[in-house]
Amino acid sequence: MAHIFHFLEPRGDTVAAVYLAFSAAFFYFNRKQNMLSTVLCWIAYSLVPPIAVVLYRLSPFHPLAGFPGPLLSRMTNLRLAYVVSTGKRHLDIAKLHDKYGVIVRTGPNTLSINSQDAVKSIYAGSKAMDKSNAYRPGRLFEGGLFFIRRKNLHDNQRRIWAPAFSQSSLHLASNTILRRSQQLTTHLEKLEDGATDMGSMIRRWSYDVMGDLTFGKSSRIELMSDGDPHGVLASGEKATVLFEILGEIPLIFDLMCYLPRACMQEIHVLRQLASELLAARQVATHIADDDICSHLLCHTANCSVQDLEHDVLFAIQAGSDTTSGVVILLLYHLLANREVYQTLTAELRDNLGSTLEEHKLSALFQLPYLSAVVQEGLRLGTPFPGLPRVVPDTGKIICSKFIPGGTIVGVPAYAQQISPQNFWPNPLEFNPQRWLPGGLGLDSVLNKSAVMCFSSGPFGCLGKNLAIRELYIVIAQLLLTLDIQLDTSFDHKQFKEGIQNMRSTCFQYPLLVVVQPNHL
Ligand code: HEM
Repeated sequence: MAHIFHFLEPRGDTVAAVYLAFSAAFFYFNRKQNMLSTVLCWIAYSLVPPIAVVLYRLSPFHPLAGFPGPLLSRMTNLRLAYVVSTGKRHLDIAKLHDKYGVIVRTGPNTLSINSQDAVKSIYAGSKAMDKSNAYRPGRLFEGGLFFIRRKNLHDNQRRIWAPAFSQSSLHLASNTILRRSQQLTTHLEKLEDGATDMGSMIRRWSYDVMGDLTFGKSSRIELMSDGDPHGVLASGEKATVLFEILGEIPLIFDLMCYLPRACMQEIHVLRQLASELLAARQVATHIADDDICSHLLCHTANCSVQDLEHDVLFAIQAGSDTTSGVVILLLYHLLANREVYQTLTAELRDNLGSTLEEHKLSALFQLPYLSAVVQEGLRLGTPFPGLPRVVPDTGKIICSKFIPGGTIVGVPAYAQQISPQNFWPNPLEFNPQRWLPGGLGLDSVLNKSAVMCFSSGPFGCLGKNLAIRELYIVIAQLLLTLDIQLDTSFDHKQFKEGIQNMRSTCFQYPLLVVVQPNHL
């Protein structure tokens, strides 16, 4: 039945309308009966379809009956939606694999496949599978690159985006990132003595960077200097979290747009900002600028206004949120591992002197220890689950098992990134040395392709090279300019326990640091 549902793609509002019509008709035709028995009958009839669905999902007739997984996951997607809402899905999935093996049924129609062999079949090349319903953002948004689920349609929109990440665009973007990173350190230097939440500063920095890269000179995003009076950061985070949780229960997602606007006010802030900035960018005359909008606006004939609005919203949110999450975790690891911090600072100083400038960027991108630090930061700093894709109608053999058409499958990125089979020894430990020649000794294991944080193939991250440059530049600028220490009150356990991932990495406990100018 789950497979029939996949093909019919029922919408939550349609299902709700049918249910309401049935209920109204039921009460109308039974209006002369005893009220209590009518209500009891109505409840009984209403329960028949969900009970039948659950029994089918648990039965040996379900196409995924042969795959192991928790009972609740086999019955309903609500378990997965709940786990997502805790922000600990990456840990939950890793534990399920430890218990059940390589393939686990994580939802009635969903399999998590913890194997590198599955990556090629699911994500890579021209045969990459389409995105699942988890990318259907209810009735709230339609259009835009990220939300297009069918590969052939998605390819067209991706062609429009791609030039924004060419070598020449990356070169100009690097200068913008440097300028914003210098603003960040100037801002931090001016702070009064005492502990500050570095995480919040990094979030603002990354939004300002993406504002510039998306809208060029017409960007009004200035969170580092103006603060965030309209709550753009919170809005972006809420929208992302909502998308991630409700993506597991798309029928309920469809109903969100019927809530009064006031209930959703907060998540509309970013949307409103994106459409205002797009309008401003459209009338601006610097179309020759090399910002993301300049590329998207060249194709307005092939793109609807909605596509454009969602594309720019996605650019500022996805471009800033992911990068800042990685930078915050990477900084934490550096501050918690003073030896690594000092080795990196020494490499930067020996090769670049005491300041970072535009003409030094190409040398910066060649530094081996910095590269190892960034790779290790990406490995441990992206606690992503598997990105869900749909097996084509004919089904597919993956890891020697036949997976029926319509099944939702994904390879859990974080489980791969901390697997002892891919990274050994101490896969949970932050140790950049593992990426350098000689690694961590003779029997050490380094499976570079197991770092899946940017995904790959036709839906993979377009901003990968840009994001890596951001990491190089901001880390170098921070370490060269400032001496940063964790505050004495900082609690490592609470920080680690407070890390949540719901596509956006959220931090429930602040990265409290003390910052001083670096006088070395
Ligand atoms: C460390 C930072 C980043 C990480 C870890 C990251 C990761 C990812 C991942 C995993 C995807 C695939 C999502 C999915 O299929 O559900 C993705 C898609 C995407 N990312 Fe990134 N990203 C980062 C930074 C950026 C930046 C700075 C940009 C710049 C705008 C960007 C632009 C995009 C775009 C446009 C897509 C959609 C590609 C498509 O659907 O064809 N990303 N990213």
